[in-house]
Formats: sequence, structure tokens, C-alpha cells
Amino acid sequence: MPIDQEPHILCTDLVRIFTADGVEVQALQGLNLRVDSGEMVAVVGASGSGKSTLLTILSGLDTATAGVARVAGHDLLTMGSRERVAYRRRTVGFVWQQTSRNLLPYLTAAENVALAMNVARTRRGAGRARRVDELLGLLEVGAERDRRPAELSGGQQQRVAIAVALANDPLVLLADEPTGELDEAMSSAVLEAMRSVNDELGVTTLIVTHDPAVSGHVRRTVQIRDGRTSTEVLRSTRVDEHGEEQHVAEEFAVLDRVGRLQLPQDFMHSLELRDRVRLALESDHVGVWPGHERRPDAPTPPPSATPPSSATPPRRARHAAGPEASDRTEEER
Ligand SMILES: Nc1ncnc2c1ncn2[C@@H]1O[C@H](COP(=O)(O)OP(=O)(O)OP(=O)(O)O)[C@@H](O)[C@H]1O
Repeated sequence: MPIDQEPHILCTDLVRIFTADGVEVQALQGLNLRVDSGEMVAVVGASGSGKSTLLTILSGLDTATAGVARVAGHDLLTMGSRERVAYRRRTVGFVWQQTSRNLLPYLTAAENVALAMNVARTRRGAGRARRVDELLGLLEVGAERDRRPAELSGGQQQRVAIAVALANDPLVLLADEPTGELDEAMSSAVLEAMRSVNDELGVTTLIVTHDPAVSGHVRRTVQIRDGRTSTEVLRSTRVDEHGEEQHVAEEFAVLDRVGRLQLPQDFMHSLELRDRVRLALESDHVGVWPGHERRPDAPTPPPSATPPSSATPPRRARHAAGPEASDRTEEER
């Protein structure tokens, strides 16, 4: 695929196995993810689902065991140490959960951003000073430019951290739990700041978090379960027949190249699906039934018919009007 048509982040069948005390842990078990240039996507999942492992690989700090991981044309599994340094210096920006990892405590906000430009060798002199103020202004911490981190609120520190992450003009911004140490109001402000950066600068943005509230701030939320992407929620705004704006959230199961998908756990529990299931190809959907019994009203699948799912029907295309209804969708997951 030509590089200019490639998604900015592409993970195909990504595997990461850790070995600790002779025991193997499969942190990523064939994860698939595609993020196009300019998109802003949140990856959410329970503790231990593999979120940090994914981000550490995408940031070039760790290498996957198998599969494909490409970011802005860089092959993260095969790149050598020089390319890795250049990749981390110029292609990606990072925001970590701990502000101490993002900012130097003895430098002011402006000095922290300027230092990052120095490291990345982006801009000099008056151009650098102007850009420092532009970035701090964009993140709405321009008035705090001469304060040190200890003199800023947690939310302000994270907004300065985003300015630092943008100092090298990255193509891709990666954030690991950027709101993990913040209260709800500050989290919301930081996520909105990331959204305006994404809108204004067009930087492809991936946020990894356990906080389901993040999905209220992004158009696409990808759920990881057991080291694999399982479902996605896409949000959009439509105008209804009365001219009113409606916020719509639709949830989809993710289908990989060979037809594998994860059934949501609540579906499995409510129909007691386990071990094996019956499948039937209908004209516009694929039916799934418990393998140990047959629903009386279920159409009988042909004896040999266990066709691989060839289409990805929406898990349930719930059209939710208004933010409250959208939130309900998140809670139900
Ligand atoms: N260096 C390591 N050595 C051994 N096992 C590891 C290592 N790093 C992660 N794991 C294991 O891999 C799995 C995924 O971990 P990961 O940190 O990616 O999850 P997470 O979704 O980020 O969780 P959390 O939200 O708690 O940070 C877990 O079972 C974890 O114990």
C-alpha cells in the first residue's frame, strides 16, 4: 500500500507475549486496529486488557512478538535503533499519566515546551518563542507560561504536557491515561483540549484509558478485551426531520480479516453461549444460537451450514438521542 494511503496507525494480528518466572502472559493476542490520518480514537478496556502494552509498542519503547504494527509509514517490528530514535524524536508525541514523566519540575511551562523543541531540533530563535506561545495558547495555558508544574493544577499540568508532546510537530499523538490522576471536571477539560488540538492541527490522536467517560469526547471508541479489539462505538451528529440535532451512538463488533469476532459478554451470558454455537447465514445477517439447544422459533441451519461470518452486522444499532442516552449505551457495555 502506498505510504500516503496507509492509515497512520495500523496493527494487524499484533501479539505480545511476556515471560515472567517461566510463565507466558499473552498481553496482546492478535489485536487489529486501524486509525486513519487525522482521526482521534480512544482505546478503552478493563485493567490487564493490554492497553498499556499496545501504547508502549506504538511509542517505540517495546517491540511486539509477532504481527504488524506500522505508524506513519514506520514498521515498528523491523526498525533499527537509529530509525527508532528518529521515530520517537520526530514522528510521535506522548502524554503519560504521571505529570512527573511529562514535565521537568524546575522548568516553567514555556521552558518545558522550548526544551522539547530543542531536543527535536524544531525551530530556533523568535520562531521557537512564537510557537511555544501558540501551543500554550491553543491549550489555554498561555497565562501560566512562566509557572513551574508545582504552581499549576493537575489539569493545567496535563495541558502543558500536551503542548510539550506537540513541540516536535508530530504526525501522531499518543496518550496513556492522560486523565488518570484528574477529577471529572479536569478530565473533561483535558480531553476537550485534546479534541481541539486534533481539530486545529489535524494530528492523529490515540488515547488509551480505562475511563469510559472518554467516549463522550471522541467520535470513535475501540474496546479491548483480553488483548484483542472487541467492539467499537461510533458517534455522530445528525439532523432529524424536525431540523433538530441528534447525537447518535452505534456499537459494532470488530471483525478481523479471517472472520473472527468477539461476542459481547452480556450476549454470551444471557443466551448461555459457550464452547460452540450454531451459525446460519440469513439474507441480511448471520444468526447465532446456543450449540447445546435449539430455539424453537430458530430457523434450522442446514446440517453442513456453519458458514464463516461474512458480514459484520451491528451488534445492536442503538440510536440514542442526547448525551444521557449515549451514556446509557456506554454503561450497558
Ligand atoms: N513486563 C511484563 N511482564 C509480564 N507480564 C506483563 C508485563 N507487562 C504487562 N504484562 C501483563 O500483560 C497483561 C496486559 O497488561 P497491560 O499493562 O497492557 O494492561 P492494561 O490494560 O494497560 O492494564 P491497566 O489499565 O491496569 O494498566 C496483564 O496481564 C499484565 O500482567
